[in-house]
Amino acid sequence: MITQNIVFIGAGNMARALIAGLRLQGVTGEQIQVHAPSIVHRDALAEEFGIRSLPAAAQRLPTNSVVIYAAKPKQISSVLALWRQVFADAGVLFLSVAAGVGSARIAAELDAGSAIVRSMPNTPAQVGAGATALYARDSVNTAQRQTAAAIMSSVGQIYWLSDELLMDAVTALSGSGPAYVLLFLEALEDAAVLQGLDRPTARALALQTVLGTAQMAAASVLSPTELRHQVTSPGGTTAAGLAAWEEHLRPLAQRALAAAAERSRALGGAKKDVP
Ligand SMILES: NC(=O)C1=CN([C@@H]2O[C@H](COP(=O)(O)OP(=O)(O)OC[C@H]3O[C@@H](n4cnc5c(N)ncnc54)[C@H](O)[C@@H]3O)[C@@H](O)[C@H]2O)C=CC1
Ligand SMILES: O=C(O)[C@@H]1CCC=N1
Repeated sequence: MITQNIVFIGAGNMARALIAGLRLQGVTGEQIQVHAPSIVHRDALAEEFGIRSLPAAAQRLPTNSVVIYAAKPKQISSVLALWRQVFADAGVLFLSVAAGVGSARIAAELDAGSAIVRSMPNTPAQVGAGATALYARDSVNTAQRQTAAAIMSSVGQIYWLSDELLMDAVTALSGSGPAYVLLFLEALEDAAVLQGLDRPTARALALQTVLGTAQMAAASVLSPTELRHQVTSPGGTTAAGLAAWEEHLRPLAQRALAAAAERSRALGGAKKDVP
């Protein structure tokens, strides 16, 4: 059970997904505070989820509090300058979800001994089906590791990384991945409409196919390749469709993940806030 006080910096899409997931799992509204410069953003979340709206950077927080950084990567330096004092208490954990921003940079901008966990969650967290990779610096104690794990586990599956450099690949895969899957759904829907289906039916069938296949793969001991062969009769319809996919999909996936990982590395590079 999560008993800690959790403060979100940032009130956008990712904060919303995590707060929705946490509330769904029974974390109380009293335990969660959200801060963003925009009163409209923070009060919208406060109202939607029955959490507390925090108008300015906190100066002190109860020991064992967790501050989740969920504003944009480019704002992190100016935000850390305002919140720095809070992390003088080694009991307060800084949990970043910012793409690209390395934990060494965060440590350099907070006190050297600050407890910092870097993570990469994704938006399915809002329905408890997230995938989050986590990396803890040496300054993070066992209880704080467990807290970070409990928070992210409450909104989906977690995976600890021992090499932070892999976070760029994770960001390219599971952080950005929901958008790829949604684009795939859009493309399937559009193609099915061209084949004559009405749009609502095309959308429903595409969605249930992706959902059902993911559930089947998750429940099976067989690999995706083996499961794919079960669908593919020699000389049948699937083989005909797969031939078209095969030609482009693998090189495309490689290009997409390479581009996203490269962007992740670039996002982390800027030491100063970019307008
Ligand atoms: N959206 C996604 O799927 C994922 C996003 N992330 C990371 O989450 C973070 C937030 O991304 P989104 O929610 O998509 O962005 P967003 O644009 O939806 O939200 C950003 C929020 O930050 C707030 N903000 C702006 N300046 C601020 C400041 N100085 N102090 C505090 N809050 C401030 C804004 O009011 C807004 O609520 C980023 O670092 C991103 O890399 C990580 C994983 C997935
Ligand atoms: O697009 C982005 O930069 C963020 C990080 C991963 C998903 N969304």
